[in-house]
Amino acid sequence: MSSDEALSATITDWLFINSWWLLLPFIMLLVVAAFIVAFVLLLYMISPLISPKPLKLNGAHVVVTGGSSGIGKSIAVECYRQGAFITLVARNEAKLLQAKKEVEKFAINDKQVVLCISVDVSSDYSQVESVIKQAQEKLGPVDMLVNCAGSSISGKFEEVEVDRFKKLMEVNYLGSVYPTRAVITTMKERRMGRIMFVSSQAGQIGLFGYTAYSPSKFALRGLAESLQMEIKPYNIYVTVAYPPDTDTPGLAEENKTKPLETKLISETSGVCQPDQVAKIIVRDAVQGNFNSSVGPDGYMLSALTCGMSPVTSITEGLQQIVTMGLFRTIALFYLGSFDSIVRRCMIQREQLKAADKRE
Ligand SMILES: NC(=O)C1=CN([C@@H]2O[C@H](COP(=O)(O)OP(=O)(O)OC[C@H]3O[C@@H](n4cnc5c(N)ncnc54)[C@H](OP(=O)(O)O)[C@@H]3O)[C@@H](O)[C@H]2O)C=CC1
Ligand SMILES: CCCCCCCCCCCCCCCC(=O)[C@@H](N)CO
Repeated sequence: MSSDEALSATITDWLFINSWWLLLPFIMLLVVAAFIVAFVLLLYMISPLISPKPLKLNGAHVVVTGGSSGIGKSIAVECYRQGAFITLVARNEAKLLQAKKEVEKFAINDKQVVLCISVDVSSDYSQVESVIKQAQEKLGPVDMLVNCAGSSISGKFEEVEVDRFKKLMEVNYLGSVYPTRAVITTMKERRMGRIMFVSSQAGQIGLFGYTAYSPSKFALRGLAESLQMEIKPYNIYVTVAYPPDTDTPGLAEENKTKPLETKLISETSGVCQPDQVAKIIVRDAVQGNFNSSVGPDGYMLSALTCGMSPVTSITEGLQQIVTMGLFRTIALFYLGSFDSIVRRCMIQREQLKAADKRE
């Protein structure tokens, strides 16, 4: 007896049947079942990848907090150029009026309006709610909310005033929660809308000098992921933007107290212009992309830190799968160079101190 015959005999004995081909229907059933399971799995994998329908900015009402300066102002201009109605939100009225004039230069039709609202987005929810209501009465329901009001401070952990930790959390985190809370109910009723959070590359990695700032930007990611899961079935899409250093009045202010280490490390990803950053952010928000990054470093950081964040296109998902290991390898070199910057700065400071003492 050949070994094939022996095997067939064993199987037939074992199953109490006298011929193996009697098993064929079962094998076919198994194959069909496997196909069905694979198909369902594929559907599950693909379902979060279905891209949302782009938002039409022409005629839409866009609210931009922090719209009187820097990145926020450039975002307002970018939306206005595409035909949107704009509400600028910030505290300082003079700066708001100045920004309104600048934005209005980019009108594409004579119906467009720029509204200014002076409020502190971080202090009192009922105040924020009431100004958003006023804006909706004047310009209609909000189609897109851009949470860009924020501020930053850099300095060594023990040198940052304790109050600042709370202040930054209030402005950067609660200052994004409040306006979002004020628009979300209407968006859910209308089953449409976009919410954008302007985080930072320092909201993807913690860096020397950003112990007060980074956590307030990391917090936005947690908020965005949770919120996106809640509101996706209502056709509302969340975007988190992670810009690098951008040439704005805010950055100039921050640079006044920036430790050398922070400066040297941040130089890795260079300085961008606010218009360039705004174009990318607005494009991603219109498309409903969850993640918005600027430049090659920004791209690598986003792929590397995607974690369990939502995916908005098949290519994005595939790119993350393929590149993650490579980017982690590159990241190890960056981390090594950051460590060496910090060590060299420390040694230099100690030498200077020792020299001072000798004199
Ligand atoms: N510039 C950069 O390098 C980067 C910036 N970012 C982030 O982008 C956002 C904008 O930054 P940037 O353009 O540099 O900042 P700017 O300082 O130039 O502008 C900040 C804007 O926010 C407003 N604002 C600040 N605090 C409040 C508040 N409590 N209530 C209402 N409005 C407020 C300001 O107006 P007013 O003071 O009148 O209220 C101003 O309009 C920030 O969240 C920042 O963290 C992220 C990465 C890089
Ligand atoms: C594969 C791995 C790639 C790693 C690249 C790392 C690059 C690190 C650069 C971080 C720059 C932080 C800018 C913060 C800007 C900011 O938010 C403030 N300026 C606000 O005023």
